[in-house]
Amino acid sequence: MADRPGRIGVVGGGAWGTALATVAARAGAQVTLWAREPEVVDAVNRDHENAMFLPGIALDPAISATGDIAEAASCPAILLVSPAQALRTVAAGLSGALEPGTPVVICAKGIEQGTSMLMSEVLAEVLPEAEPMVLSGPSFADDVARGLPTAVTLAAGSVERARPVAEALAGQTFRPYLSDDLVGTQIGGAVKNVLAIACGIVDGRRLGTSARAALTTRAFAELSRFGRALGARTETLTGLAVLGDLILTCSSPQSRNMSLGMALGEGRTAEEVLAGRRSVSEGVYTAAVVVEMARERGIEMPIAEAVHQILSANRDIGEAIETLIQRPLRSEG
Ligand SMILES: NC(=O)C1=CN([C@@H]2O[C@H](COP(=O)(O)OP(=O)(O)OC[C@H]3O[C@@H](n4cnc5c(N)ncnc54)[C@H](O)[C@@H]3O)[C@@H](O)[C@H]2O)C=CC1
Ligand SMILES: O=C(CO)COP(=O)(O)O
Repeated sequence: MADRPGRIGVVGGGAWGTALATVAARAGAQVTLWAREPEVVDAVNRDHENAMFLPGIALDPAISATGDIAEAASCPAILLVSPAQALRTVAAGLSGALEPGTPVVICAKGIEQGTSMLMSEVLAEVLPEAEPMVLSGPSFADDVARGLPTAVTLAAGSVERARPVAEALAGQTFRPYLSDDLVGTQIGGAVKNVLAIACGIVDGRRLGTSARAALTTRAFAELSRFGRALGARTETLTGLAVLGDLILTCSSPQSRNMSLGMALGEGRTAEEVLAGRRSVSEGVYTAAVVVEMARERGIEMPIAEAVHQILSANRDIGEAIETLIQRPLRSEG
């Protein structure tokens, strides 16, 4: 079995990359954090804080930031934490700089627009020399960085190959579970962002907690149909990376996707809300591609369809809700 890596490269200096850098440093690794913004590099090295994306968290001095992606690429394990739609470009920056077989852990949650590829498929195309892994599950960056207890799934082609990377991240408040279901582990994180926008709409319109529970449950039914069609295993669907992340993201305004939905439910437009945000709300970019993939495969996903139409065609929210409730009666499942 490979040794647990003592140095970790984190590629992406947003909230999640910074939080994961903290996790790795707490577990005893030396961390090289690559950030796109020179202000982030300076602030992490000088003030030990990423005031732009994760303000108010004191960073471990074992984390050093760089604007040179090759420095991060020289580490024996890499966490890839860009937004999903930028993953192809960011991963290409590592090309030629990795030792063959280096674990590259995808931490972004989304599906690529234009190609309908999962992030592991994008990685295989751009960085075939990497050993692809996926880290996903219910985990807000702020909670994780503050050291609040969190459990996630770490998936790889084999559980034994995932284990040393899990050991390099595990600590008193961060517990990775191992999986070899790379596909299933990615589906939850990508699709729950779309469904969380719908849950936010329910809250924004003050439709009540009964409505939110009903919507979350039916969202899980459609997420499970989508997952099964793409080959996700049942234990993954009911685990942290799918059900767990759906529950978290559909229940807290701390989620950027849910809070976007809340704003829509209160009558604001997506353009207005997104114009005031630096942080990424992945569901906006994944909605259309999920709906397209579902239509191609004949998978019924009425909630994702409604979110897509609200975002892309300004569909009236009241009418979308009425249509969802008045669909022909059917069995659950
Ligand atoms: N924040 C969180 O609690 C969690 C986030 N994630 C996922 O991690 C990924 C990154 O999200 P955050 O770190 O939260 O980002 P963020 O919202 O804090 O910041 C945006 C990040 O995107 C980068 N960025 C923006 N446009 C870019 C481009 N064109 N090319 C390269 N980089 C670009 C910025 O440099 C910055 O690092 C997303 O896929 C998100 O779903 C996963 C779990 C938790
Ligand atoms: O993925 C997340 C929690 O697991 C973060 O969710 P948001 O991107 O909606 O904030």
